[in-house]
Amino acid sequence: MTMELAIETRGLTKMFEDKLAVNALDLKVVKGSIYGFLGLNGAGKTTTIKMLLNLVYPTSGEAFVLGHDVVKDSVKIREKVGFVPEESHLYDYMRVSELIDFCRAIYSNWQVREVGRYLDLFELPLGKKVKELSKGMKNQLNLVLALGAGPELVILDEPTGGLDPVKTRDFFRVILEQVAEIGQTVFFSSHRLHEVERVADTVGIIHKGKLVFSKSLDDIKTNLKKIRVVFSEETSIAGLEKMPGVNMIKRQGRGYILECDGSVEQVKAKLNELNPVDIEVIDVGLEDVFMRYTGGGGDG
Ligand SMILES: Nc1ncnc2c1ncn2[C@@H]1O[C@H](COP(=O)(O)OP(=O)(O)OP(=O)(O)O)[C@@H](O)[C@H]1O
Repeated sequence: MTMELAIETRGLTKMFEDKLAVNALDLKVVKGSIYGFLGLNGAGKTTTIKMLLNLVYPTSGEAFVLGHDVVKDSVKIREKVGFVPEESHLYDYMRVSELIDFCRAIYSNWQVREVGRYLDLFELPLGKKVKELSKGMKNQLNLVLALGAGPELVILDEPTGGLDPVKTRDFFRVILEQVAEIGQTVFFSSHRLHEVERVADTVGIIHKGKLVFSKSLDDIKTNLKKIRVVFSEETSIAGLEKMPGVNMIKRQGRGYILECDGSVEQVKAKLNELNPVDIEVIDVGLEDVFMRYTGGGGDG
């Protein structure tokens, strides 16, 4: 395992009876990154996260979190990782303030000042019992507790499901502040593309249990482009699909759309030799990438 990786999986696989939920996943999450793990409903996000936390046992393959084997060293991982689950598992009968005191007593590295700041920002009612909180409030409390322990890595499973847009913004502000201050790694699953585009620096897409895409957002912005080309008459661009960096060519009217990964200028120069009437380079957003790799579905 390379030291710079916070998470690494090799051929990680989970079968639930005859259902292949995660299929030979090779994931690499660099330390200090904010990694958005995207996928449609049922793609395998939660199962992957549960395997990283040893809540689900892999069928085959291996996984390391902060250099520790997820099966053999799960106790060490728990000490260093903050987890915000999709569904709250907090002690319902406790008051918010009691739960915070309880966690403060357990964790030696409890971040008193930060926790105070987050509680103020989220305006969580300290005197209320956990069971009296709304779903969004429970999400926020989960985040405060996860970050309060001062973890090296924070794993969040669809963390903003119950949050309104203002709270979602606050939620990620808190995470980004922490990352900027102490260089934490954040790994979060989501199907909200705009949220991921705004917050993450690296994106992975899981589809039917397979990791089908993983790149930095900078790389996407710089290298992934579409070229739309129009000709005045029927023109063949056969051979261009073999050019390095050309991912896909689609016909469109009297022209074509070419999807490129890098080498846009070279492809454009080749097309210009064919005297097009119009040629245009179009930026590719995360939504385009997501649609392409998941077959056009998604609720982001
Ligand atoms: N305990 C289980 N027993 C059987 N099948 C399961 C179990 N947990 C998950 N699955 C199946 O594994 C697949 C992956 O589920 P998973 O919960 O990992 O997806 P997900 O990407 O987190 O989805 P969502 O976005 O809807 O939360 C699904 O087909 C699901 O039905």
